[in-house]
Amino acid sequence: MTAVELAGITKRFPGVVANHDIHLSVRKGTVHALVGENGAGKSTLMKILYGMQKPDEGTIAVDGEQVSFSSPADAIARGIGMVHQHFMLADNLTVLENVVLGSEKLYGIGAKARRKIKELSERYGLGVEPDRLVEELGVAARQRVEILKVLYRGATTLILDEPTAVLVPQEVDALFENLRELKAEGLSVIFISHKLGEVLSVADEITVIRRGTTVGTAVPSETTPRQLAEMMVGSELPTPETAESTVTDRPVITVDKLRLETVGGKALLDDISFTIHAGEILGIAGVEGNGQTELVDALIGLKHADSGTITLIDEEITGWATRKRREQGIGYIPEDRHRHGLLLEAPLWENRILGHVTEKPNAKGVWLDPKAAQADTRRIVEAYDVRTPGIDVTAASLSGGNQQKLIVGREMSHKPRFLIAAHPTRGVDVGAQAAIWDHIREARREGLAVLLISADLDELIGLSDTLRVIYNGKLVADADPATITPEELGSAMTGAATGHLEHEETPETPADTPEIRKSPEAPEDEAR
Ligand SMILES: Nc1ncnc2c1ncn2[C@@H]1O[C@H](COP(=O)(O)OP(=O)(O)OP(=O)(O)O)[C@@H](O)[C@H]1O
Repeated sequence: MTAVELAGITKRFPGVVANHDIHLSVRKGTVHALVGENGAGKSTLMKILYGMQKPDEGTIAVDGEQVSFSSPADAIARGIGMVHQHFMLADNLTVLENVVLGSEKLYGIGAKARRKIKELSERYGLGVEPDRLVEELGVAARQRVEILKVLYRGATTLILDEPTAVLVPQEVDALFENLRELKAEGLSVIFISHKLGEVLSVADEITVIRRGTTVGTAVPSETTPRQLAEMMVGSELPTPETAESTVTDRPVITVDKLRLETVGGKALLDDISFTIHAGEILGIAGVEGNGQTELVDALIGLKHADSGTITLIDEEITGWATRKRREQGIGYIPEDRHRHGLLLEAPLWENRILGHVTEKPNAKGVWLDPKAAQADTRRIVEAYDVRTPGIDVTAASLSGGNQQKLIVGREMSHKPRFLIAAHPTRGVDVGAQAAIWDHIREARREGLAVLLISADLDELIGLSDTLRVIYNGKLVADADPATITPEELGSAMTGAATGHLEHEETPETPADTPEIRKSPEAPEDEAR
């Protein structure tokens, strides 16, 4: 039985055909993965299925019946639900309030609603407690609330947009367990992801989209991540070279006993000390919400430390404003590209200037030099393979991964001495990820110091020279990236281990755990 059938879907935007004659058939009771390069057209297709955008051509059928959606409300009424990458829950409300918000008509706002939530939570093993405040919940729990919210509205097909990007390995396993429960009850899941190992472990079928059109479906049992990546890209992938250590003994950034508090005096960061040398990447591992955001804010000057110092080479910069820090060679790839990285409604070339107004090539003396900035934007678009019809389109019109490539390109272009990289490859496809890693490694060879924050533990282990674990605002553990495994690191991130983490040899990996590559430098038959 087919749950959802999209046939001949075409969607055009000015200068771009985002979807061209796409076919997608999702069977009931299955997880169907959608993979493809950045800008391939995955989100556009899902927005069409969820009623957020109208196709120019093509048909949608749900349970064998042709439908036409003018809004998400129409899609929800036909059992289509979407869990977005950016969660949309109100922090200061309870789980119950969040779930019923906007759907009060279904089961009211009282006992009946609570019963329904409990019932759904139990049936699908979601562990959702109706009376908890959302702000008390971690990322994985919030995601389960989002899933429950969609189920509460009667969804039978769930669209999950890169749901594992923010999860640690153990949480990914738990999510996949939930997806299996959903399948067992006859529900269908459409799963978008760039993590091909995970896709192969959880999907029943995979549809590959390349440059706006479907190039085929793959069956996980007969496909390797590398083959999948090659289907996405349409050519063979290069095997990345192995990098040698480039760590020097020249300190670039030194943080000493940094402390940051809330207005009420609660520590958000406590006793944070580290040094990053020229040519060194320091990776910070942690479950989201343990102080990473505050650490980045303190380093770039968006928040000021309550005590402790930050020194850039030999100058104390603790009190400096963000602009001065940037001018003096601190690059910044922000965690939230929409809030801090881009002006979504401005053209790409103005985004090229953002945060670097007084620097070359954007400025000549005290004046802006738009021509030079535009020329340099073209160069970045080329060098970082930003898929766009031109540099005059708005940043909002780029796909998520291409927005990220633009930000990375901009920050790297200023040849920073110290780069703060928060999730530098979040949302980018495997090919672009490898390219960004190469750019970062190349700069490291030339003496760049990097603070790397990433939820992708393979990336963290593969790129870092030194690893620290942040937990409850403190650096509680350190590990050697040459030996530690993602599982060991993931476990320390939950506060289960402190001090120096030793790698323990295990005889064999159980066959049913997702394959996780040790390092981006050793992909053998895996592409990520
Ligand atoms: N509102 C829009 N206006 C103009 N162009 C758009 C708009 N939305 C998407 N596009 C373009 O359509 C193409 C497909 O984008 P889409 O977001 O669907 O890709 P994606 O496969 O989801 O990529 P990613 O993996 O980076 O999220 C891209 O070239 C993008 O620039």
